[in-house]
Amino acid sequence: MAASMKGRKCLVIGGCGFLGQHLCEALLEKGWSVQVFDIRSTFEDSRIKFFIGDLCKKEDLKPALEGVYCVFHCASPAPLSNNKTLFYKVNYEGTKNIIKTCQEVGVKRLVLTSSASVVYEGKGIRNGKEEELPYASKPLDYYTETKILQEKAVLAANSDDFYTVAIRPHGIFGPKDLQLVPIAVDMAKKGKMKYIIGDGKNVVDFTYVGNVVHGHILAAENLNLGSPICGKAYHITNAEPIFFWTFMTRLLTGLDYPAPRIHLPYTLLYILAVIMQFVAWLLSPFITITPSLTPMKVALAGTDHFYSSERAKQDMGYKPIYTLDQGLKLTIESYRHLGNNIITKVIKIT
Ligand SMILES: NC(=O)C1=CN([C@@H]2O[C@H](COP(=O)(O)OP(=O)(O)OC[C@H]3O[C@@H](n4cnc5c(N)ncnc54)[C@H](OP(=O)(O)O)[C@@H]3O)[C@@H](O)[C@H]2O)C=CC1
Ligand SMILES: CC(C)CCC[C@@H](C)[C@H]1CC[C@H]2C3=C(CC[C@]12C)[C@@]1(C)CCC(=O)C[C@@H]1CC3
Repeated sequence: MAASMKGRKCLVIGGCGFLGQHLCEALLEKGWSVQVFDIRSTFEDSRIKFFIGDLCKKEDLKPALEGVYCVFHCASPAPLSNNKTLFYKVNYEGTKNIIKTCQEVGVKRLVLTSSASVVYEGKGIRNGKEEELPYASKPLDYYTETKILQEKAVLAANSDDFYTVAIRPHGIFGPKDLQLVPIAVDMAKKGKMKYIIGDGKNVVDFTYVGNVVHGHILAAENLNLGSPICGKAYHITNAEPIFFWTFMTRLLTGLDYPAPRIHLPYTLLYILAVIMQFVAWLLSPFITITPSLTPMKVALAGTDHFYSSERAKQDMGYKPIYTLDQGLKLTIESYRHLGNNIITKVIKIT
């Protein structure tokens, strides 16, 4: 049964990031008392108490956790970077540090932002259900590898004295994101978004950030002793799977960039991406090369990957509160400054 959270103190670890900022705003609207812990400071808000520090360091975390009712852990290094050491340190060791420090300080609730990619290894997933999908046995990158370790650690820590849950969003988009839209726009500017990987008919989930936030808050409200959500993972999506390339086309054309049109064979691009990754690795002692196409990106752009959020509906009453259309509209409006519009350009020059 969901409890009223008015005045309850929560800590949002990673609260200065994309999801974190949206989560803080929604928690404040619901009457929570909000604290943020992050390695960087990106905004100011007099209603929030900020703690700047590294989640891997107990001495940094401890003061922020005092008297906290629920911790939201949504910090991670950037998913598309390929820094193995950093992913292991922050996502795995750092998360174990969060668990241990919560237990020491007496915090009873931990909501982890995991990812639906923990079950994805490049092969199609259609309407994937949590109970049917094992963790990826051959994760495509270190981000996924360490998100799996992180989720396992958090769910294993669930006990009668410490309640944990993992939210698995997929393809989050919305205002303030520094990833999906900015990367797609950057590629469009360089002429790299003319191409469609595969036949363009692969269906995926893109999830508006407001729905991901809603899933997190429901989880916190339901995270109590004996609740069915304790120790479990939940897919949180928009429940409106869409062709990957239709979604990209809507974003790009919404910002006045041309739609991708030229089809390239999936297998060829995947092999090329594997070769580029290998060459980058071989040369890494001498020079840092960051290929714009990685096997993970090619797989995400060319295969089906959509998930059922039925378990979240059953156990915590989740249903999306924003449609894909609403999410796209809000997102496109917020990125007008990145648009290809001639009028915008003229205004910028003058
Ligand atoms: N974006 C997506 O499509 C999806 C994201 N997720 C998950 O959602 C969560 C939030 O993602 P998103 O908001 O996009 O990510 P962001 O990078 O925008 O936010 C993460 C925040 O965590 C901070 N951080 C990183 N390392 C540390 C550290 N050692 N100590 C304290 N803070 C740290 C980051 O700082 P800095 O930027 O300086 O590193 C950043 O402010 C992540 O766990 C991610 O794995 C899951 C599914 C999809
Ligand atoms: C190859 C290009 C056409 C790809 C351009 C768009 C991509 C930048 C994004 C499309 C799907 C996104 C995605 C993620 C990052 C950005 C994309 C690859 C995640 C890997 C972010 C972290 C996760 O947990 C899963 C996401 C899946 C979708």
